Amino acid sequence: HPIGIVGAPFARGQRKDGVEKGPDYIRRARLVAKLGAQGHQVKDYGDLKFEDVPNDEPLGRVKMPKTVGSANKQLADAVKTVKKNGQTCVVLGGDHSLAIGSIYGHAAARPDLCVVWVDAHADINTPLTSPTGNFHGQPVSYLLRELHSKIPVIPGFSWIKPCLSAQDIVYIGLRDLDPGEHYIIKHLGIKAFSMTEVDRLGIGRVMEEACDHLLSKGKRPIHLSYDIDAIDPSVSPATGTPVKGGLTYRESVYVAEEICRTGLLSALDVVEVNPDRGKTEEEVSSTVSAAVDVVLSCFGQLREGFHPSNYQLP
Ligand SMILES: N[C@@H](CCCCC(O)O)C(=O)O
Ligand SMILES: [Mn+2]
Ligand SMILES: [Mn+2]
Ligand SMILES: [Mn+2]
Repeated sequence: HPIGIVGAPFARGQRKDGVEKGPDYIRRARLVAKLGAQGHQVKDYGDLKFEDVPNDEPLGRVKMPKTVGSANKQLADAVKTVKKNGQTCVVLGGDHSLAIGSIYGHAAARPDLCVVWVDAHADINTPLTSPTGNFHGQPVSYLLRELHSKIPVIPGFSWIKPCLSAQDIVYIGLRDLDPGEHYIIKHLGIKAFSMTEVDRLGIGRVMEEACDHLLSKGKRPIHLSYDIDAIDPSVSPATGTPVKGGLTYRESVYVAEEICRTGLLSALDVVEVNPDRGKTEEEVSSTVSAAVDVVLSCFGQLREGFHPSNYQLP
């Protein structure tokens, strides 16, 4: 499939500067050229322009709701366009609040989609369970039908209707959840592979069970929402909410290789790369490089190697 890339330089879902630079750093690592070298047709739609909405008063602890809502509406429209153009959509973040718009816009084109959420965090706090009020810890709660009655009216969010059911999402990499999130996951019976399951089963079985769960009733488009903080901080430290004990580099690539192998990847978010959170240049480049390798592995890069179909041994 051809690929459509959308830059989403957005930081208002949390409070650490720098995550808006994610798209720029990932592009500077030559992602587009590398995807082209893998034989893909790539259209780079450039970066969305996000403006702060004036008079954007907090709602309780929830910060800048209109700005977050407006950015996600803009992203939803962009993702829908990319899907209508028949491309696999790649959203470069930006913080994880962007998944609201990315998944909403994707579902508008492909209502039968399912979600693989790779993250140290569940990002399923409601505005009332959130300990911080940061939207990047809440996106999933706005998307789930089962939580609709638990979401208060939020200025700037009136356009969102839930588009997912609890059985349509699987988590991989969890290791830092708030009580409300753990309660929701248990009570809604959401399939979740925390780092305990990754250790117990191994990433191979985790991916097998995750895909079996989501594809049990047949093939459907996959939305992979990849938070770079799923990967261990020894590999990807330049991020806003690092948590130790994460996916190894190998596991992070294996997840992508297996999603690629389904042939069902329809949209990918790569979020929370924050160059300003790297203590050294090396920490930044290691984080950006991990993000690029996740994308390349989603689109066919394999550790076993590759040769063009027309290769002739000299
Ligand atoms: N659960 C925390 C941390 C969220 C982290 C968001 C993203 O990095 O997954 C919160 O709700 O503020
Ligand atoms: Mn292709
Ligand atoms: Mn996270
Ligand atoms: Mn996240």
